Amino acid sequence: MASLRISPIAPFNQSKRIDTFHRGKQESSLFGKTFPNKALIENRPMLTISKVATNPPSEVVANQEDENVNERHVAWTSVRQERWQGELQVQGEIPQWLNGTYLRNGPGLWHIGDYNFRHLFDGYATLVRLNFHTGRLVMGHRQIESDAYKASQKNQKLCYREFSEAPKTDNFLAYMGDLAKLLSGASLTDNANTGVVKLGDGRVVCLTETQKGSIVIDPDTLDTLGKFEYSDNLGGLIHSAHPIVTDTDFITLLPDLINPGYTVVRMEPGSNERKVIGRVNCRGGPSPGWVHSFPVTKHYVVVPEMPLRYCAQNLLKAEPTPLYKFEWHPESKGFMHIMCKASGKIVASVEVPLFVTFHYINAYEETDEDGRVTAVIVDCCEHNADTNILQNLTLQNLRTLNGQDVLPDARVGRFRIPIDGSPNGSLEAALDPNEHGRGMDMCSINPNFLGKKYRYAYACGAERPCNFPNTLTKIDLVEKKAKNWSEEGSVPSEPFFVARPGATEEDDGVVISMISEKNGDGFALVLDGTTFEEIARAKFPYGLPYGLHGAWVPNN
Ligand SMILES: CC(=O)/C=C/C=C(C)/C=C/C1=C(C)CCCC1(C)C
Ligand SMILES: CC(/C=C/C=O)=C\C=C\C=O
Ligand SMILES: [Fe+2]
Repeated sequence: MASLRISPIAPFNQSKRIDTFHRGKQESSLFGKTFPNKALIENRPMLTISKVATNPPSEVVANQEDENVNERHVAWTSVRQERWQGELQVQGEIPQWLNGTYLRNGPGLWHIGDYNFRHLFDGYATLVRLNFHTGRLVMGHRQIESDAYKASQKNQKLCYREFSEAPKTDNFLAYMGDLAKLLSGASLTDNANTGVVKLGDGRVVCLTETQKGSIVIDPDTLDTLGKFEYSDNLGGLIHSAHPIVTDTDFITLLPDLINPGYTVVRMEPGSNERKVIGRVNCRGGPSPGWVHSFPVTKHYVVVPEMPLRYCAQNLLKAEPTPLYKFEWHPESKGFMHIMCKASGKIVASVEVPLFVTFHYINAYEETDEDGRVTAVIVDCCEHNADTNILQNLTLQNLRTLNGQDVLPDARVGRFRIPIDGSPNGSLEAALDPNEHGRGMDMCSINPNFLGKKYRYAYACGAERPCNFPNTLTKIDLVEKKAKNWSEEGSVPSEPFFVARPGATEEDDGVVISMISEKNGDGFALVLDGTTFEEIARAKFPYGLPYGLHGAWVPNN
């Protein structure tokens, strides 16, 4: 069975949960008894962040004491310390061909002293790396040193506007100053907590929805190297959190909140300059739809216009509104626009049924017998046009509704967008959502099938009852079947597919995920891409918080 590899770090024991945040500890008290941890890579004295004076409004956020910290799932508990690195003991067999680093980004620190953040998306970015090399596995994690994170640690208070959080203003004059800072973008966060991409030129960039939150990191040390400065004059403050990145391309969307629409831009490897491909004007609503992500096909960029739209007034507010910086405008309808990558021309713009989607899975062109494109097929994780999913992701809900069946239903939504001038597109479930427990988000595919007709998607689904997706699922879009992996009480992060070099089958490869367990532990998991059976796991020294999106950086 398992080929056990001996780790050079001291063995780790089950420990008492401590929710203080330590920076750069030389010795670790995380493992029950204190022992010298040779794998800790920084030699600074322990620094526990002290309490801050400002308390959050009690109606919005429960104080740490109000929630049962000991019963809180490690997935929704701040990372214990700023960094750690060491080799893990592997159970099972990591394929010898798997050589490279899986990087995963996510919002892993949700408090400043006693001040608790509200929403999953507010947390300061925690990067985790899994370096696979000839069957061995080294894990490391480290906080990204954004200006927002550094300022919060130095001043012991929130200094920038996060997803749902805004610094408190003392008086009217200060409020006017804040308004000016907001309009210039100075007060917006650069907390790059959403995703990480490897550009065609090798640079590794962590991203969020603010353009200033594009931060270059070193995938080996997890050092923050500096801001990724866009050298063009395109302006704007926000962009899609998920650009389309390949070895030759970087395409993203810049929403225009003044004249509702989107600029579609491209950046070449080695360059920091984005060039305009084209522009889409919105067809409905007072502002553009939220574009957390978008898909492409071989020839086209798909620009979704979701009825969940950015809201300029909400951006200016200090206190959160039910949908944060967004508003649901069903009367404004939903649309899909198809732009030619080469010319920037819009080849189709159709009304579609209402939808709520963070993540697009893939898209491809449907052709007739003469090879002419008749339609574009777009697959996504679709939340049944229900915006409740955003409130579901408050930390209070995630922490206190653990095990309750409150996860709203979701599905693989398949849009068909005709490009013959027809005014409407369709949206249907690509398979029976019961195949994956009616939970669906955090998807990946074999990247060699990006923009092409494909068969398999990997995502998180649900084993009910649950308040958050708690399975890994492999979706077969041809057979309309799913294979599911789950462990009672565990929260897995996005399944990430890595293709075997030389593979000819779409699902020939492995799927990597990181699991946060209900007992506070955690491990890296490797599943076979074809059978979806476990082939290896490696226990972490302590459980890590939930993380969002990843990237693969092959070893040199
Ligand atoms: C983690 C995730 O999925 C989404 C994160 C979104 C963020 C951090 C959005 C941030 C924003 C601001 C701080 C102000 C401007 C609007 C908006 C882009 C929503
Ligand atoms: C965690 C999440 C979105 C993350 C964005 O990057 C969505 C979860 C949805 C649950 O079904
Ligand atoms: Fe995302």
